[in-house]
Amino acid sequence: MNVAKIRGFEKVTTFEEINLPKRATKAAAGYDFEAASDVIIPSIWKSGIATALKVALKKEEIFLDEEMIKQVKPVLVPTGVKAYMGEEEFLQLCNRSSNPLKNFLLLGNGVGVIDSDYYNNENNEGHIMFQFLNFGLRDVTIKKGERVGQGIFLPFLKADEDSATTERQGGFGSSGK
Ligand SMILES: O=c1ccn([C@H]2C[C@H](O)[C@@H](COP(=O)(O)OP(=O)(O)OP(=O)(O)O)O2)c(=O)[nH]1
Ligand SMILES: [Mg+2]
Repeated sequence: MNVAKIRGFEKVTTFEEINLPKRATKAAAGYDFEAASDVIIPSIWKSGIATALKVALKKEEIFLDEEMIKQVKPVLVPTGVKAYMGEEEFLQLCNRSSNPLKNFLLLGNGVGVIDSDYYNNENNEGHIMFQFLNFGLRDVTIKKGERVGQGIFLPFLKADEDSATTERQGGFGSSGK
């Protein structure tokens, strides 16, 4: 008998051998996501910005080129997972509590918001990724299969005056500037 699918996780078709997120304990709010591949998160202090700041502190002239500035962008860690949910629900991506303490890893956007219309979007199938900044002094390597973060299904409320009717056209940043 087909049970109606209300919310859950599926593997993104272009990935193999992905463990779908699961809760670590019966009372856990978050579904733990694993990295779908090995990813190196470079230390932000190795970036051109840090060099520029060091030089600037010596009161020498420094020109911040685009390459230097780009190096401080968060690194996307793929999960190979997509999530489906109700139209008035979202999946909130949160860091693992141990990441800042043990790995110096912060989510670049603080908290990720996975909208229900991200699922199976034509741009990336709704592939969920965690964006990490490494504020430690050494690069951090996340290994495939390592738990990187968690997702919590939540309802969201709408305001009385709400005229949002635009259909999503893609993934990250697709809602424009
Ligand atoms: O940490 C994140 C944040 C978002 N997303 C995915 C799910 C989300 O539905 C989609 C779009 O994210 P967001 O809504 O933040 O982007 P946007 O609204 O299209 O752009 P912006 O928020 O920058 O206006 O990207 C992730 O996979 N990881
Ligand atoms: Mg958005």
